[in-house]
Amino acid sequence: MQPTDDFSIFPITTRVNAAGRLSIAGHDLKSLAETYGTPLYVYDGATIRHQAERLQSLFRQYYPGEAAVAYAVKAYFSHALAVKMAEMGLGADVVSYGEIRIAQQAGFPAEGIHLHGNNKSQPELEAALAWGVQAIVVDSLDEMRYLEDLARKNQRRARIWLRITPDLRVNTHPHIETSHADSKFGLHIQNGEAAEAIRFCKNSPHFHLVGLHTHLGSQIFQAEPYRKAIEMLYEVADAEGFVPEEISPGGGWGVRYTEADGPDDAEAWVRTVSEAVAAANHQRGWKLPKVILEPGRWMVARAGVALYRVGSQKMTPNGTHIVAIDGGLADNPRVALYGAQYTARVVERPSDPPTEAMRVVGKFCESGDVLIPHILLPPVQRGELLATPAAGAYQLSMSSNYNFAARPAVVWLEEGRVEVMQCCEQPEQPGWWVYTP
Ligand SMILES: Cc1ncc(COP(=O)(O)O)c(C=O)c1O
Ligand SMILES: N[C@@H](CCCC[NH3+])C(=O)O
Repeated sequence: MQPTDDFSIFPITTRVNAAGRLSIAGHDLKSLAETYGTPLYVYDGATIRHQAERLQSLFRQYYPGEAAVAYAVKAYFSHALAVKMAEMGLGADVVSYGEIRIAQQAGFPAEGIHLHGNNKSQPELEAALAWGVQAIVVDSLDEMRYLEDLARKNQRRARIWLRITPDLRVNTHPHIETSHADSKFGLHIQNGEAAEAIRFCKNSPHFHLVGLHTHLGSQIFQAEPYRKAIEMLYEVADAEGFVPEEISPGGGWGVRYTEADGPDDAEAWVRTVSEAVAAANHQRGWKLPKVILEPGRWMVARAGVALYRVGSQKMTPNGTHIVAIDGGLADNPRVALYGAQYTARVVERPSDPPTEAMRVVGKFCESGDVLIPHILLPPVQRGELLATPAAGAYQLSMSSNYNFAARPAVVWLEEGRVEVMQCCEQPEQPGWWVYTP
């Protein structure tokens, strides 16, 4: 039975308040759900700042050179969040025209922006060229030639990194592994593309080849593949006589979704990356490069909590107790996509003993719309609220309006203050939601 007083996967400001209900940053979650409707996503500002400061302080501890953190905005982005992330001194990893525009409008400095993507469009590349971003991250030989042509036509010298695929396996879900030999991402080492790209870019008058990048995958808890990948990047650079000024081993560090998940502190990640880069340069007598990490999930997952209201319940002939909530697949496709595991608490009675086995399902017209296949919770009634922690990454950003569901409202919580980051129009008539993009 899970301990009822363990809130370690919830935001750092989570408490049980005097009324016995869950609160975050001092805000009663039941009151928030009543004010803003459900499903409701809440983000705890203190948790995001804590994550950013943790990475920055680990770099100060372990890396003797310059280092920076760029938030991989695909994890969750909106104008309001972008402004806050820019204010925290973070850079941004963007992958589309929309993300470029939001980052630009929110005030991110161009020097902290990397444009990624395995098939960047002309408008995306030209926007990045015009903005003068830290790096356009070249993903293929084909794109390299296309970008060189665009840079020449636009009379710009593109500052570029090469995304190198080390053909390494990492231990995560196959759908979110990116560095294996069959990956659609990056310039592979094995087939000579990485070396060819370095040779070409070093000599192109339209490129300033600044650095090398790799991204191994997502929800990774082992630091050693990062060391191995960095060594491989240096081997290929060395063989081509290229001394990188910047090195980015991407993002990917994992987070805890349930109490059963191991610790997710980023110390092993930052220490291993720092040691590997320092050692590779020391061995060659090269000057230390700037190191840039690109965490997405790790920055925002723990800060986010999804609140749902319980509706119908039933017992199947197989004896499964089904509890349906008013969200699911449309706001969180991760369970259907990756078999992701979640947990939940009853907002009104988070400390009650979890005595009943149930399956928490969504309200959408798919049998795969299951949020939690098996969980022990206290008995719940129609109208009560479930809070799902670790909901801050890749849920809203991958959400849909399937069945014409509205996107949920999103609020940012500080002690004594609630800021609406995204609002959901109230139903025009019961049972109908209006979709507002
Ligand atoms: C190039 C790149 N950098 C960073 C990230 C962020 O990954 P994560 O959210 O796992 O930190 C991704 C997404 O997987 C990515 O493709
Ligand atoms: N969307 C994935 C992560 C992919 C990261 C982007 N390449 C998830 O929810 O776990």
